[in-house]
Amino acid sequence: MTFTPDRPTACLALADGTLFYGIGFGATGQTVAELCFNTAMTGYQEIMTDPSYAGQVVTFTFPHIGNVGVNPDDDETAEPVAAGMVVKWMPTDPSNWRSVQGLDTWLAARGRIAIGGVDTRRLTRAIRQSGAPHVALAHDPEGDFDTDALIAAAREFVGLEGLDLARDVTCAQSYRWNEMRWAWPDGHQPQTDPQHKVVAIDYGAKRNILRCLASAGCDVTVLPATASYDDIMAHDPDGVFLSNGPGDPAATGVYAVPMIRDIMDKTDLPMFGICLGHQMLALALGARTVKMNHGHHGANHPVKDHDTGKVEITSMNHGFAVDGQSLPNGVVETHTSLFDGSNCGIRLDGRPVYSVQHHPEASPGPQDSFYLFERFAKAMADRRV
Ligand SMILES: NC(=O)CC[C@H](N)C(=O)O
Repeated sequence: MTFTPDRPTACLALADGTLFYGIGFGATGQTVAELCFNTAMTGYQEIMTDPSYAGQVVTFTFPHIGNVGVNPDDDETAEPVAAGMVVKWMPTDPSNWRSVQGLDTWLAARGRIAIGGVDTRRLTRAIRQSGAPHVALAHDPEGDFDTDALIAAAREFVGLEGLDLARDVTCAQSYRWNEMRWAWPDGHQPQTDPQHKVVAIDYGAKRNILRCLASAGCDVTVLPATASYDDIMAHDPDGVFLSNGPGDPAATGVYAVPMIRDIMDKTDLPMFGICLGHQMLALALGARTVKMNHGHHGANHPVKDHDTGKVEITSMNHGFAVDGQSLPNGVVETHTSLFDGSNCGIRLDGRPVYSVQHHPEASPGPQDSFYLFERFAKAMADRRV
């Protein structure tokens, strides 16, 4: 049964004029963004702090969000980056030994607006049918909403197409990263002695990706998104990593793609990209990226590895995709989504240059794709030999 509050204190307005009312929590105020739905049953804290969600409000299809609270270890970056959240049931008091704070107070302290009591099933069906809408989300304890103004604000939102948001979320300065994962999946051993000097370009990197690189034996130096070929080579790396990140790959690619091409043209360095990094590597190789209808956001997306025929269950978060039809000769499609056949991985034939659309760091999500970090480490070891 849908929860219908007597007195709504939050309002979600879609650009098409549809209004959803509910109970506000987190910060008060108003935000505009693109709305996406995420089907993961766990990991709301990692999702809200994943920098790739900049410019987006996330509606969770799983109804119980907030029930394990928030802890200092699960942040993917220092602050929540998603613009806001939409949930079905109001969060209950947290019940988990790791929790240090409730979701409500955590969001409020970080200026993030949330709405509970929404028919998220209806909302998700609307997103699936009409594509990710532009929305305005308002939280006012007095319940005073100018709905015409909210709808107008949603209509005025420029949308993610053409937006470079990596500059907003990247690090201000370079830094070293050596923290390892806390747990390593069955059958894999963490490499405690870092052997490979990796430059990781931070377009909005998730911490657990950096932990996975460190655990695979990488000595990681993180550089800001606008790092040039010369900035990177000054670190004399054994390999270059391209991170995940928010916004439109074509817009971010304006400065990232020339750098990626230079690395490929002037060196034989192994290169590995995840999500936005995947999309920009594809652009650098001459492929196209497209905006998807409602994207892939969840923790159980099946992806086929064409080399092995194996199906990996993966974590996904993307609203743009590489057009698999646009891959030029010499670029091999290595992975595809079994949900819609969209491209999920590429490799430059004969070179240790590859990338995937899904999130092998599994935070949150399944751990099937860890081998990709070890493949990167092996490519760097092989090159040295
Ligand atoms: N997680 C990511 O890196 C997302 C990449 C890109 N911003 C997209 O939405 O497709």
